Order: sequence, then structure tokens, then C-alpha cells
Amino acid sequence: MATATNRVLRVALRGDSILTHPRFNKGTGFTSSERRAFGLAGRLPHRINTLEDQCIRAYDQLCGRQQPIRKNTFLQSLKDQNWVLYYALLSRHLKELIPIIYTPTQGDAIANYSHLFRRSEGLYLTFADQDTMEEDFLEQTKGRDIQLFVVSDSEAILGIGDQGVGGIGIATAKSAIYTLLGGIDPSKSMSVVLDVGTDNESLLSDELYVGWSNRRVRGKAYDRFVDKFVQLVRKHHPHSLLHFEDFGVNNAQRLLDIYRDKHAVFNDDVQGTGAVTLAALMSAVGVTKSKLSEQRIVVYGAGTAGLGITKQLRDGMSSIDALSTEEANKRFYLIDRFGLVKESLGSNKIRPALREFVRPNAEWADVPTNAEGEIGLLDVIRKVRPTVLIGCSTHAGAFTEEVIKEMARGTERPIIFPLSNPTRLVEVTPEQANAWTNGKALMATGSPFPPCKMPNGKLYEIAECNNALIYPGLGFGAMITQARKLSDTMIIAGAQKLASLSPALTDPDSALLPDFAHAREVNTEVAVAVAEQAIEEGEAGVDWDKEEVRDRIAERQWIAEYPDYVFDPRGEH
Ligand SMILES: NC(=O)C1=CN([C@@H]2O[C@H](COP(=O)(O)OP(=O)(O)OC[C@H]3O[C@@H](n4cnc5c(N)ncnc54)[C@H](O)[C@@H]3O)[C@@H](O)[C@H]2O)C=CC1
Ligand SMILES: CC(=O)C(=O)O
Ligand SMILES: [Mg+2]
Repeated sequence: MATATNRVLRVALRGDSILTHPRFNKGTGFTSSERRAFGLAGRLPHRINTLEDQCIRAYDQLCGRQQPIRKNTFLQSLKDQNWVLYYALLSRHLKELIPIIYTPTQGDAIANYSHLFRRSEGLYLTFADQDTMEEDFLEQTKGRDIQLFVVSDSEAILGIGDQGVGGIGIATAKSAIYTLLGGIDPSKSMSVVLDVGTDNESLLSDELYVGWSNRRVRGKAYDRFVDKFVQLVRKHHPHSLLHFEDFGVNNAQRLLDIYRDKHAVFNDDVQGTGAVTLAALMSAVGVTKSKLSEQRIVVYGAGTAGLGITKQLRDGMSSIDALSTEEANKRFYLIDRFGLVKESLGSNKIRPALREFVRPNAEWADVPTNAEGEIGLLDVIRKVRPTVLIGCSTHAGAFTEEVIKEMARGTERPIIFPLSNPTRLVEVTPEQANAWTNGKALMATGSPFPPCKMPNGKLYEIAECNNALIYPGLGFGAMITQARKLSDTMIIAGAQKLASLSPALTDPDSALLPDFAHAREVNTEVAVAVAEQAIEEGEAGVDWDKEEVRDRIAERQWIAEYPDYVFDPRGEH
């Protein structure tokens, strides 16, 4: 497909085959010589449109649909027809349309996948068909230069839980964002769902459910199934990046730990969320003129994202402020369903991965508990006087007025990041937090929110602290250098680059992160930083100097423009 350096493509398809192939189709954009060469003259109306004309028409059609979910369905069908037009349209209306193809609207599309189903997209690997997994895998990948696999087992989709086979919709959305914001050629990525069943009762009882209608497979059988898939990726595409998305809390970090030294793997909810939050916090401590290592941080919701954020911030304190890991661990107070994560909860309530962050009982002897011996958010805030409060719990409204006011009592500029998606699950709206702190709160959210009015009348833009602001760049930087792994230091390099682009750096009343309207340029800068770091630490599989990285990236970024086609029976198909 077209890249900045490849504007002519040799294509082997003709007639209906090229018109119905989303990768090659140009619709009314085929030139007259292409129409003749590819047998299209009688198949298209006379007028030849530019891509710009087509975008205007498609946008008009889109605007005729009022509900976000109808717009999502329209855009999905456009993607099924014509990739260049789909990405060209999105890139012309980036801020308006990302929430339609990604969180929050894609969450609704996924939840209704079986009812909205029109056409399949991606690779469906089902537990019941595991004996033919390699055959099914090769059917779609053989002979193709796949550089990126985005895989989900659908257990923890966005904030809406187990969605069974519908989780293919998060893999395809994340892949689309890779193309849109990272510049990854869509023909070189593959979206995969591992259908291991579902524990979602409404899907199990739905006659129209299109996935494998069985309870979720767990334990060794699950591990073997996932491993079979990972080994196929390693065998057939050894230089690809394998991106894990929305796995459940008991598998996300665990699978990352199993495979991180064997292949270039990346868990977005752990590492991508950690990296974007690190960048937002670096930006916030720039405003408060303090250091990362001086923060006292409460993380509400100690699941996949909560632990990923905690570890990334901890590692940031160590590498940026040279704090020891042990000391840095003490800066964190994790809270989950059982209240503060402290020793007395016992191992049945604290999963092993949280061990480093368990607070000692003695420290909390003077704090009231409930009948079960649990300590709630408000009491933690009263005692710790945190400077930072992060929400990744899916507990809508958890940051009450009392909680937010207590934060503001303990610190001059409370840093408050309610990161849960989709929008309706946010722990506190920016408008509320702004009002309850008299405009003192420094905020970032997981989904987009409108700006807030500060007491001085200025508008405060709310940074969207969503992993999509960084993962396409992290991934592209690793892929392009054929990095053997995506190391922690490569991720920190990406986060530091993102923080350096923050508007708050020059104006403390501005947003803590760059606006999503600039997400493509931002991710390109992140990709450059990650690729340079890969080269510097000897993880790159390419023999490049750091100085040439920017040019190599510009050459390889896919752009949504039509290349010129030449018919060639041995060409692409
Ligand atoms: N902004 C971003 O880029 C990202 C946001 N998220 C969002 O973060 C949220 C969590 O996602 P994951 O970590 O993947 O889910 P998860 O299920 O692994 O974690 C959620 C945690 O919150 C805890 N929790 C639930 N209710 C609670 C309550 N009432 N009090 C205290 N703790 C409670 C759960 O026990 C669990 O440990 C979701 O809304 C997700 O969309 C996740 C990844 C990226
Ligand atoms: C943004 C994202 O990855 C999530 O909410 O799961
Ligand atoms: Mg996710």
C-alpha cells in the first residue's frame, strides 16, 4: 500500500475483485486509465472524484446519522469498503471521530456485536477449533508481511467487562488507531480474538450470539491455548509486535511476564496506560513545581490498569529521580474492593502481583475500619494527604464531593486523574472536581470531556489520558526497528517525549497532555524516541544510526492517499 515513498502499486485484481477489496478499492476515485486497465469502465459511474470529494460526500452521509452508534456502524461499513477513504475521512475529523470508532462508542458496538453483525473482520481463533489453529492462522496470514498482531481474549473490554467474541471489536479498533495515529500500514496488521468462551450471562442466553457459547476456559487449558497462538506468531512472524488488549486481571500482567523476554510483546492496559499516565503526571508536577518522587499517590482500583500505572510511575521515580525501587514503592497507596491494600487483608484478597505495594498494618493502627477491618478511600486520604488521586476502578462517582474536598484540604493543587472508561463510568467528572476544588485540581481523564471554567474565567482543557495517545508510537518505534523486545526504558523514553510535548510546560493553565487533534504528530515523536532508545540499548534488529531514525520513520508511515495502480498479474492481491 502507499507509503511516503511508494506511490505506485502493482495490483493483480480486476473487475469486481478490486472494487470489493477494501485495501485496493478507490470507488469513483479510479482514474480513467485505471478503469480501462482493471476492467472497471462499465462498473462505475462516469465522473471521477478526488479523495477530497469522496471525503466530503462520506462526511455528509455520516452527519445524516444522529446517534453515535449509527455513525459507528456507518464508519465500520466504510472501512469494509475502502480503507483509504475511511482513514482519510477520520484524519480530517480526528477529534470528532475518534470517540466514534474507539472509546466510548466502540464499547457499545462491542456490547451489541452479535446483533449489529454484518461482516467479519480479523482472525477468530476459537477454543473448540484449537486442533486446526495453525491451518486457520495460515489461511489468513500465509505469505503476508504481518508486522503487528493485536489480540484480545475479551475478558475485560474497556470498562464493560467480558464481551465474548465481540472483543474482536477492540482488537480492530486498536489496530485502526495504530494506522490512524501511528502510521502503520493496515495491510501489515492483524486483529485477533481468542474466543475461549464467555461468562457473560446475557451473551450465553442470547440466541443470536455469534461466538462460542460456552463458559470461559481457564487454568492450564487456557494457558495452552494462548501459548499455541503465541508460538504461531513467533514461528511465522518472528519480527512482529504482539499487542495484548483487554485481557482479564489474572492474565494481563502474567502473560506479559511469561512472554516479554521471548518476543516483542506489549500489554496496552498495563504498559500503554502506565506510560500515558506517567507523562500526564510529569506534566502535572511541572505545574506544581515538585518532583515525581515527592508525590504521595492513591490509586483507586488495583486491577490491570491500576497496577500497570503504579509500576510505571514507580519506575519513572526510579529512573528519572534516582529513587530506589523500595523507597519508590512506599509512595503508593492502592485501594480495591476490600479497601486499602494492607497486610491484614491476607493472600485471598491480595493477588501476588500487588505484593510490593502492600501497606504494613502498624502504619494504620490509628485509622478506623469497617466491620471487616477494611479502610476506605476517605480515611486513606485523611491520613496520607495524597498529592495525586488516580481512578481506574470502573466505579462511577467513587470520588465524591467529600473525597475531592479532602484532597484539596491536604494539598494546594490536587492532581486528580479519573481514568475509567467509558465516559459514564468516570469516578468524578472534571466539572465536579473543578467546582469542588475552586479550580485548583489538575486533571486528566480516560475519555474526552469538555473544558471547565476556572474561577478566573479561563477555560481549562481536560487532558485525555488515554493510552491511544502513546501506544501507536510505542508500538511503531519498536516495530520499525524490529526490536527484540519493548523494554521498560524504551517505554519511559516514549513517556518522557510525550511529557515534553505537553502544553502545560509553557502555560501552567493549559492541558496536561497534547490535544488529540495532534495525536498523529505526537505519536510520531514518541516513535522516534522509542526507536532511538532501541538502537541505543542494542535491542534493535536493524543496523541504523540514531540520526537516520526520523527519516526512516517518515518513509515507512502509511498515509491515507491513493497510490497509482498498474495492472500486473504477479502484483498484489
Ligand atoms: N485511560 C486509559 O487509557 C485506560 C483506562 N482503563 C480503564 O480503567 C478501568 C479499569 O480497567 P482494568 O484495570 O482493565 O480493569 P480491572 O477489572 O483489571 O480493574 C478494575 C479494578 O477495580 C476494582 N474495583 C471495582 N470496583 C471497585 C470499587 N467499588 N472500589 C474499589 N475498587 C474497585 C476491581 O476489583 C479491579 O481490581 C476501566 O474503566 C478501563 O476502561 C483501562 C486501560 C486504559
Ligand atoms: C483505553 C483502554 O485501553 C481501556 O479502557 O481498556
Ligand atoms: Mg484496553
